Amino acid sequence: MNISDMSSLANFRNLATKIVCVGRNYKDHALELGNAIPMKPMLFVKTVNSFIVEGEPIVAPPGCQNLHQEVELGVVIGKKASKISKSNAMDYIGGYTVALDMTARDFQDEAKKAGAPWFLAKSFDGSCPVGGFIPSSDLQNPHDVELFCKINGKDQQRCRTDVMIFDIPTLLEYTTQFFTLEVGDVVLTGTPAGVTKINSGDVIEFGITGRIESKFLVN
Ligand SMILES: CC(=O)CC(=O)C(=O)O
Ligand SMILES: [Mg+2]
Repeated sequence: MNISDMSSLANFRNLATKIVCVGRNYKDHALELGNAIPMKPMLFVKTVNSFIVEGEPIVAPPGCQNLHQEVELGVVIGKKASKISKSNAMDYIGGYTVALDMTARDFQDEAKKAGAPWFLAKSFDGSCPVGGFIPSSDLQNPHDVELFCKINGKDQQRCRTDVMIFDIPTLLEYTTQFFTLEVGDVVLTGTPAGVTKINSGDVIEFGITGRIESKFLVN
């Protein structure tokens, strides 16, 4: 299977080997949680079991009391990428999506205090609800779109992607110096401000304004 089979989200999910996430890539979000602005991209990873699609519920991990949503632009890799450079990084992109980096904020706070990894806070099963797919040929400039996230019909996050701290070529160059990105892998590019506590029964709608939108229910 290759990138041309990705028009269906089910195929796209089957292709992914990992979801690479960038943290603190929007200044306003770093500040809202009292975090420092990073000098270089900050990376973590979600397993493929975190990937869910519309129709599957969002479920908090056991013991979590403070589940947050983080809407993020996702870059879907279309060509195996290892040690690539900024100058041609965009050639490795098959398309774009929008996803929620669901975060057990209480688990993350505990891990931060202990200097421990964020894995449980970020990569529990179903922690990455993924929306539609836009082929790269249909989106000329991913740095010029608006992300949105509504909770129970009310705007919670809304931000243009041109204010990312590290742009997409920089993120792909940096990431692939350390590990290979495979076809179908998703790179989530960080969330803007507006993360908040999600409750059972909430309806979360998110997407790229005028392009893709999806709806997930919280169990
Ligand atoms: C504090 C975080 O959880 C970082 C993160 O995921 C982000 O998108 O920023
Ligand atoms: Mg995030």
